[in-house]
Amino acid sequence: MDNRHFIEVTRRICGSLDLDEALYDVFCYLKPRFPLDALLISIYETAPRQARVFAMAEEGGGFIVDEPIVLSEAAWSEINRWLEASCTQTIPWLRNQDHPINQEILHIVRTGTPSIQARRIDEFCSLTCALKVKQAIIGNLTFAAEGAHHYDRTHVDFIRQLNDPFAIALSNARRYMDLVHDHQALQRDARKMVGDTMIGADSGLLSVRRLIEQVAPTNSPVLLLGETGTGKEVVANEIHKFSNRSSGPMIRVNCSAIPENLIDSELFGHEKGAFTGAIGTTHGRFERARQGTLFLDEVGELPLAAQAKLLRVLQSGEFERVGGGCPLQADVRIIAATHRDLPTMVQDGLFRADLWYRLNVFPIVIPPLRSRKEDIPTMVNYFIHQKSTEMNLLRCPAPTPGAVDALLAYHWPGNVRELQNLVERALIISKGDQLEFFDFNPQGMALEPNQCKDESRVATLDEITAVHIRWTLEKTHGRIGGKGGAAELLGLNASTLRSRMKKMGIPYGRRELRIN
Ligand SMILES: Nc1ncnc2c1ncn2[C@@H]1O[C@H](COP(=O)(O)OP(=O)(O)OP(=O)(O)O)[C@@H](O)[C@H]1O
Repeated sequence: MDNRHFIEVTRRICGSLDLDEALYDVFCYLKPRFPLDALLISIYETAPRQARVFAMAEEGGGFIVDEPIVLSEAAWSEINRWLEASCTQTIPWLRNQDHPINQEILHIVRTGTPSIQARRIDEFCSLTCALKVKQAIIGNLTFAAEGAHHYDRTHVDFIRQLNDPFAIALSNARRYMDLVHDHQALQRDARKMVGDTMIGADSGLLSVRRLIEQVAPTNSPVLLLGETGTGKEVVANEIHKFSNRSSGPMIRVNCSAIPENLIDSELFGHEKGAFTGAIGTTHGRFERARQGTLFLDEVGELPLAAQAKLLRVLQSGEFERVGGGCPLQADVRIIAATHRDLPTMVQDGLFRADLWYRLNVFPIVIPPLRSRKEDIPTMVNYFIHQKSTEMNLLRCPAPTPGAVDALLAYHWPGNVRELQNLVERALIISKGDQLEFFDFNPQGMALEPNQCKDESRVATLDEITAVHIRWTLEKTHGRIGGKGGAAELLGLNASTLRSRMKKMGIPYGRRELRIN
């Protein structure tokens, strides 16, 4: 085997962090040049004592197997001898089809779990080399071929050379898998914080819950409609949780918070050198949401150019990284959300009609809190517990008698988020005593649902929102960000508020702000 083969095998094994993919790539290259029916990466574990096949490649493809094979005492004493010797030297282990360990493996394959039996391995010979990083054995690479006496000195020399690229590939792949697991655990925690529990599922949100149950197991796109703070993200989490993709990631994109010139790169990723500053290849949200759900929050804020690209992905199921020519499969379920009136935006030419049809396959309207006030008492209790835990309070204070009744009279323009913020403020002020909600602004009630001068017309949600934003800005003397700024009072992040103001034509700065 000459140097060319070593270079090509190295390139392939380091070509992907998904070990099954990289291993299969190597298998395809070696198969015509080498006696090979299976390529395996395994680990001999000492506690409990077992051989664990981590990944393998064969004619049908590459697989992450991760299955233990329990070997006999006799096999283990041989394995231990070989492992000890391998610590100081690289000694490829050539075993023929009649070697007792291979016979034992064959017996396990024939009598083991259905997934092991499915491998249908026949009499085989094998060549195994320990993979070492700084003298520590991190796994083994094995070539296996059906029949006997396939491997000779040339193959032994070749497998010995492969230690470095395979050891690096294995250690990177394991770290990568650890990161993926950590990331999934963090996402589960984050989901809990955003609201793993949907309060009102049996009362005010009962109809929403029924729709979630119907749509979750399908792969169809879902469009969540509702005012700001009604719980669109909570509903998106519920759909993901009950979908077949729940073990995959749930990636959220706030379409209003990404600067227009970065949207392509954020959604689709970019190749190294695609533009100034692109120092490495970056995976976009579509790639990161692979086998999971992509939640396009505030989809109504997407600029028209980005809408066209999103539509193309939804139609073709493929996308390309910025600066890359190779199409990638979009393996995601789309959930989009907006508080905007999309049909009106379509009429005004601000939202593409074809994209609207694609997204509007299964719309779910989340009612505002003022029309499901029966949920308020349970929500108040839930938020008291949630926030007390977050704030490390020793005990959860209870509301004063009648305090919750006052909340029922309010019409909650900021919906559940406003209620959540109110509870948090009350907890800070109460310092552990009984809770009073004197801090919510009864003047807010002066905002009547219909703000139209023309009584015969119903005000749009955007008009109402614009009035409420202006009113809040007046109170903060035009201050948007920071403590006590309009963004905090409205329960939004400052960049989201600025972008909404821009879209609604509400001027920044202190001079021009007036309530309509
Ligand atoms: N039914 C609910 N049960 C428990 N918590 C909820 C519920 N609805 C909303 N919340 C909480 O209220 C806050 C706002 O909810 P969420 O972010 O889902 O609203 P949204 O409709 O997506 O808002 P926006 O349009 O501003 O993005 C979150 O902290 C969420 O956990």
